Amino acid sequence: MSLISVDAAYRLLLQDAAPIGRMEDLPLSQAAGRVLGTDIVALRTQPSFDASAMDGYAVRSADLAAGLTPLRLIGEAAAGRAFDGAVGAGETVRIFTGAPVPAGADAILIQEDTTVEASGRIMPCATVAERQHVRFAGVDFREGDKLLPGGCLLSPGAIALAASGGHPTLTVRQRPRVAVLATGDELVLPGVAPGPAQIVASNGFGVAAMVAAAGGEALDYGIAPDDSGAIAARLDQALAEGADIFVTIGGASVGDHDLVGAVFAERGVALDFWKVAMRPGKPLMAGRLRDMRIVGLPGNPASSMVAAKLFLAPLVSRLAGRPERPLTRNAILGAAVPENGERTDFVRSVVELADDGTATVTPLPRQDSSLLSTYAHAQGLLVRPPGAAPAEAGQPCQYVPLD
Ligand SMILES: Nc1nc2c(c(=O)[nH]1)N[C@H]1C(S)=C(S)[C@@H](COP(=O)(O)OP(=O)(O)OC[C@H]3O[C@@H](n4cnc5c(N)ncnc54)[C@H](O)[C@@H]3O)O[C@H]1N2
Ligand code: MOO
Repeated sequence: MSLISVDAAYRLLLQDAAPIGRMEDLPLSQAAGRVLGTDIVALRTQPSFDASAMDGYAVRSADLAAGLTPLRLIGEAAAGRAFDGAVGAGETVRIFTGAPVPAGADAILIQEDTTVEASGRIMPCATVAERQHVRFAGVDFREGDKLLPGGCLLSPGAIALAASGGHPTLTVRQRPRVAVLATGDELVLPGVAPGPAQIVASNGFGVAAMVAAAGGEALDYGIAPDDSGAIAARLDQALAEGADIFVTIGGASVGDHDLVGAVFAERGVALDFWKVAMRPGKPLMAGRLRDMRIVGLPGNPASSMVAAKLFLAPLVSRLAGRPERPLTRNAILGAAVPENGERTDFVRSVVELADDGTATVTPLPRQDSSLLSTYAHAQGLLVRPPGAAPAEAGQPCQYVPLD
């Protein structure tokens, strides 16, 4: 297969990626970051009574307008404890923030504008407009109002609003289930001492974290040796478990021990593409087997992370039903960059944001595709299109923000 362009590969991967339809009910405490399954309406009115917005005295504004004379204190209202009577002419009720405004009163005089006489009467030092410092019933929302639309991402604010609307649980979309399998005889888990010629497996952990950040549930399939039977067995397991996406790491290139493509072919995976005109991440492959999506990431650590960020994360996000966000942003170059070759270059870079929001993107010095230290310290990927001319510091550019 010849190299496919980044844009064409992206379109192929996402063209028919629709949100998965499975729903689940979750308590509010577990619903943050999930996608709401259905519209929700308020099950109650907020506030459900006229409430004081300040600590002070519930008064009749007309009393004060007629002249500042002492008021007779007839009781107290606090949050959670109403005053049962009514405020008559020349009377007042001590009131605290959040307490129901007693009948007869139409405003709150803040306590800073009063003095308490030795007799216990309250002397107003200022007038107050009708309705001042009163939060009227329903000012936030009323029973039956639509609070949140189905499909929205449940932000902390949305969770609080749902709680206030009287919802202890929410129906959310299930997260896409993403099986992540590292491949390679050379790999051992972090914490295990590698033998001679062995290395510590890192990519699977980074990719799983990226899946989670994109709204998916990563299933840890561990490490398979460079053995066709072992890789095929994990593919079968993913199918049997109903994974939405089966992700492999490594073995995607052309070496004698790069077996992933052969296993996919043998199992009948229909490949949408293999090898994208990008650097790093060229040997990326994608396809499908029945209802399951297949993504084969390259093994080089930075290649794995960049390919996952550009392709796997948007796919997971789409299947999760998350609102779409553009992948790239506009910026200016922080340093001169040379002419680019035939593949789109995604250059791990430092991103500085000015107070006015302008981003300046400066490539980090070392870009070898094995370097995780560069990836982990980058805040963005400068995008250099195929054949781009040399560019100077200060010229416009585009970048992909990293998390
Ligand atoms: N003759 C050619 N050789 C290579 C080509 C090519 O076009 N022709 N492409 C190169 C490019 S580009 C990449 S990227 C790599 C990717 O190849 P693979 O996907 O087959 O990756 P592996 O060979 O399995 O591993 C590459 C490298 O990464 C390490 N690795 C693998 N998995 C992990 C992991 N889970 N955690 C950490 N490190 C991992 C592995 O040990 C190797 O060092 O191929 C080039 N070769
Ligand atoms: O494209 Mo490879 O991903 O440069 O290392």
